[in-house]
Amino acid sequence: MKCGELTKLLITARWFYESDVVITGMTNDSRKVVPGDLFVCLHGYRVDGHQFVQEAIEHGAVAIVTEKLLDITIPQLLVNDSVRAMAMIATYYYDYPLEKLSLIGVTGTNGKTTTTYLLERLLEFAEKRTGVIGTIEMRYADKKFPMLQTTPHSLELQHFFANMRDEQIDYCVMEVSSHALEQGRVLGCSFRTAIFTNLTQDHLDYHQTMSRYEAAKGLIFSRLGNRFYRDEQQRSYAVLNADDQVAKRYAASTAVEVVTYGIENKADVRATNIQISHHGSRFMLHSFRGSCLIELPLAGKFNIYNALAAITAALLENISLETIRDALADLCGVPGRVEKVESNQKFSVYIDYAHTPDGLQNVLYAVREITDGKLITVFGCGGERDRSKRPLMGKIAATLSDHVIVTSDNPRSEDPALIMKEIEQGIESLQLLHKQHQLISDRREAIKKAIEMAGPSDVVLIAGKGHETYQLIDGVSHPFDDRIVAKEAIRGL
Ligand SMILES: CC(=O)N[C@H]1[C@@H](OP(=O)(O)OP(=O)(O)OC[C@H]2O[C@@H](n3ccc(=O)[nH]c3=O)[C@H](O)[C@@H]2O)O[C@H](CO)[C@@H](O)[C@@H]1O[C@H](C)C(=O)N[C@@H](C)C(=O)N[C@H](CCC(=O)O)C(=O)O
Ligand SMILES: Nc1ncnc2c1ncn2[C@@H]1O[C@H](COP(=O)(O)OP(=O)(O)OP(=O)(O)O)[C@@H](O)[C@H]1O
Ligand SMILES: N[C@H](CCC[C@H](N)C(=O)O)C(=O)O
Ligand SMILES: [Mg+2]
Repeated sequence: MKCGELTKLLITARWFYESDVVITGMTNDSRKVVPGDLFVCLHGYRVDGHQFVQEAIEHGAVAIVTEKLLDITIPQLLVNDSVRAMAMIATYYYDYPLEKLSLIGVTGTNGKTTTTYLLERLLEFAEKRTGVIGTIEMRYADKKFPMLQTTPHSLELQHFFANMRDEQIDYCVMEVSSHALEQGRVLGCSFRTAIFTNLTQDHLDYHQTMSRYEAAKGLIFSRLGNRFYRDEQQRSYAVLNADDQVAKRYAASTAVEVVTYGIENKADVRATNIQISHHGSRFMLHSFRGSCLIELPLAGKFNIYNALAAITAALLENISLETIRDALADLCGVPGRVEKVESNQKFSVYIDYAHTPDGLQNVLYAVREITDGKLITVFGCGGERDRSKRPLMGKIAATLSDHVIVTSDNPRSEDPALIMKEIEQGIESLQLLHKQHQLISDRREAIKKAIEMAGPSDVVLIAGKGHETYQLIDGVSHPFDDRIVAKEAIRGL
């Protein structure tokens, strides 16, 4: 791409020291610049990207996108808004990948990763080549790449979409975080369908209030296309959870057709006659394409909601009820979500990624149904994340478990002892005289203790880290996998 091409793309932008230099890559991180790159300066929360221009030039940047005129001698494109400019340039640079790839976005506090896995399964079963971008990884066509963020920035996204398009992938199913929506990471992402799972407390460190958090997530629906199309393939849909009160407001904000799913309230896609067992659930599915019996081998009522969300999006892609039924029947679980750890022990051990009050409550209800014995819960709360959820999670864990061991979960730059104290405040507010809890900062020790305490038919739930394979302490990532540590503890009995 030549510098001059961008003048046609961005009407309000102006080149300074324009030349016909060729741009062979682009990045917004000076540490990743390679010769030939266009460096885009973004204002961050911690630092201003404009201050890394010299470093970018030293690494070989050949042009800069900036919001202020810089004292440099290489071409610079002066723009009003570098976040928007970056999304537009990236889309142009990668040659509009979404023209050939259908994008389905999933937002909500809990259930995004699970819903993307379920929808991937349904689409693949219907022989649609499907890629996924989310918390665990980015994957398509047997390739897998670990992710640093649930939803990356526009530049990386367009690059991923281009790779998927080049491999003839039909659909990309993507988790869309509230941070991403607010920071403009998904500008340029034209969603075929946007799915809402639920909204409960999380990320108040970042959004400050629930109404701002709700508004951030709502952007995905209010930005869906405003034009009506003759061709069904070009239409967009908002798939909303009818049992979440926020859905009505999201419905009011979108111009596209709203399709609802749910259990309690009237919905376009609904589960009735629900029977929940140890291994999963069975329910009657009623939809705008007919009804059928579904066997879902995933524990917990919340997973019926995730399944309904995925089923609704699949039905909108004209996937038949029979295909959906067969695809779900022999589904494997999602890594780190109510994942069973088996090492020939006489009690059950589950790993789960619950890291919000609602997530923890839901998974505790689900595992409670699995046991007649004691329920021992090990969990912590992340550092540099919503502090106000800590006592709430403490309260929920203590109410719904027989014994709680509070431990560390990615303390980051915070003191783990103080995080545990904040969780403990919630436990102590209950004044449960007949129950005890412990604080064990070392997660390995905490897991070992829980496993030593468990008797036959008891359940140990290790929550918060799910699939994660690290513990983040003071900027250092230490290898740590709850599944491995739990197995080691079982073997040591
Ligand atoms: C709060 C938040 O979202 N922060 C994100 C944000 O960071 P920031 O604004 O602080 O960026 P910054 O460090 O100030 O840097 C500003 C600019 O300077 C550039 N820079 C910076 C340093 C340098 O040496 N050179 C350089 O060029 C950066 O690349 C950036 O373009 O922009 C960075 C670059 O895109 C992200 O890495 C960073 O995510 C941090 C790591 C993070 O923890 N984010 C979490 C909260 C997050 O986004 N989570 C959601 C999931 C939530 C959910 O699951 O519900 C997610 O989508 O992952
Ligand atoms: N629909 C749901 N409602 C409430 N809780 C849920 C739901 N689905 C999953 N959970 C709980 O939340 C945890 C995280 O699930 P999942 O990873 O699917 O959510 P997510 O929205 O992708 O989370 P993240 O914000 O970290 O990306 C699960 O391990 C489970 O305990
Ligand atoms: N996407 C979530 C993940 C939290 C996982 C938990 N293990 C933690 O580190 O707090 C977040 O960024 O808040
Ligand atoms: Mg996720």
